[in-house]
Amino acid sequence: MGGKNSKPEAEKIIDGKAIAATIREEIKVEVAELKAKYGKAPGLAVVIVGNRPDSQTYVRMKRKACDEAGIVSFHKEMPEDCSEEDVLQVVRDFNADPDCHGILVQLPLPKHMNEEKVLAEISLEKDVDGFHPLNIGKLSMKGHEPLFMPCTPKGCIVLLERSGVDLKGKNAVVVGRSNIVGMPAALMLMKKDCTVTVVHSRTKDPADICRRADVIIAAAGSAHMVKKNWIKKGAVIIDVGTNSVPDATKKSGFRLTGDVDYDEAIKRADMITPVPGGVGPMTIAMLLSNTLDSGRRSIAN
Ligand SMILES: NC(=O)C1=CN([C@@H]2O[C@H](COP(=O)(O)OP(=O)(O)OC[C@H]3O[C@@H](n4cnc5c(N)ncnc54)[C@H](OP(=O)(O)O)[C@@H]3O)[C@@H](O)[C@H]2O)C=CC1
Ligand SMILES: Nc1nc(=O)c2c([nH]1)NC[C@@H]1CN(c3ccc(C(=O)N[C@@H](CCC(=O)O)C(=O)O)cc3)C=[N+]21
Repeated sequence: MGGKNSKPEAEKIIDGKAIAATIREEIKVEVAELKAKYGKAPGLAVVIVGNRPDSQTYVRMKRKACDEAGIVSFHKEMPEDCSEEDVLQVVRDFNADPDCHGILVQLPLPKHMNEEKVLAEISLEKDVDGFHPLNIGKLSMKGHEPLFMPCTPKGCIVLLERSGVDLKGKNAVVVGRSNIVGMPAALMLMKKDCTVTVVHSRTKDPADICRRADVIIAAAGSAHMVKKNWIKKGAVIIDVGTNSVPDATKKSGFRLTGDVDYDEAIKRADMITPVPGGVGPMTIAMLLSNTLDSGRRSIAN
C-alpha cells in the first residue's frame, strides 16, 4: 500500500498491454479503410536468421499481430550458417517488392554478419524499425522529421502521452544509450521539451542522477538495477528491460523481469509500467503503426 499522500498501487500501473490492444484496434480500422478504398493492405516482411528461441517468440507475436490487424505478413526464415550476402539479397528482393511496405530484420544477427551493413541495405521508405542512420539522424535534428521512429522508444513516449503525462520542461533520465532504445528515447524526450540526462555504464553516480528525474526510462538490460531509493516521490517510471531470471515456480524455469525493482518502486512512483505487460506489447503496436504509415504513403499515392 502507498503512503498517506499516495494513490492506491493499482491506479499507478500503466497497462501497456491494454493501451497496445486499443492502438491495434485503431490500426485494424485504418487498414480496413485503406483496403476498402484502394483494394490493397499494407505488407510487412520479417527476416529471421538462425533459431534463437527468444527471436522465434517475438517473430511469432509479430505475425499474429499483423494477422489480427489485417496487415499482410511475409516471413523469411534463414539458417544460422547462411552468408551475409544471402541476407542482403533477401533484403534487396523485399526492397523491390511493391506489396511489401516494411522490412524488419530480427536482431541480433549471427556473429559472422555485420548488422549495420544489413540494416543499411533496407530501403529508407521501408525502414519500419527506424534503425536507418538517416532516420536516426533526422530524429536528432530540429526541423526534421524521420520517416519512421524506432518502435520501442516510440512505444515509451506513446505510453507517457496516453497516460496523460505532460512532458514539457520535465527532468527525464534515460538509463542506457543503445542505438535501438536508449539513444533514440533520449532524442524523442528532447523533442518533447524534456531536459534529458543519459546514464550509461561509465556514469559515476547513477542513483543521484535518477533521484532528480520526474520521468525515468530504464533500458540497461540489468535486472532490478533501479532501486526504490533512486526514485523521487511522484516520478513516472517506464521500464524497458526484459531480463530472464531463474524462477523455480515457472514451467520454463525462468521469468521475465524489468530493470526496475518494481515492487519497491511502485511505492514511491506516481506511475510505473510492469514487465511483462508494459513496453513489450507497445513495441509490436508501434511496428504495426509504422507499417500502416508506410503502406498509406505508398498505396494512397
Ligand atoms: N520491451 C521491448 O520491446 C524491448 C526490450 N529491450 C530490453 O531493453 C534492455 C536494453 O536493451 P538494449 O538497449 O538493446 O541493450 P544494450 O545492451 O544494447 O544497451 C544497454 C545500455 O545500458 C547501459 N548499461 C548497462 N548496464 C548498465 C549499468 N549497470 N548502469 C548503467 N548503464 C548500464 C549500457 O552502457 P554502455 O553504453 O556504456 O555499454 C548500454 O548503453 C534489455 O533488457 C532488452 O532486453 C530491448 C528492445 C526492445
Ligand atoms: N529488428 C528488431 N526489431 C525489434 O523490435 C526487436 C529486435 N529486432 N530484436 C529483439 C527486440 C526485443 N523486442 C521485443 C518485442 C516484444 C516484446 C514483448 O511483447 N514482450 C512481452 C512479453 C513476451 C514474453 O512473455 O516473452 C511483454 O513485455 O509483455 C518484447 C521484446 C523487439 N526487438
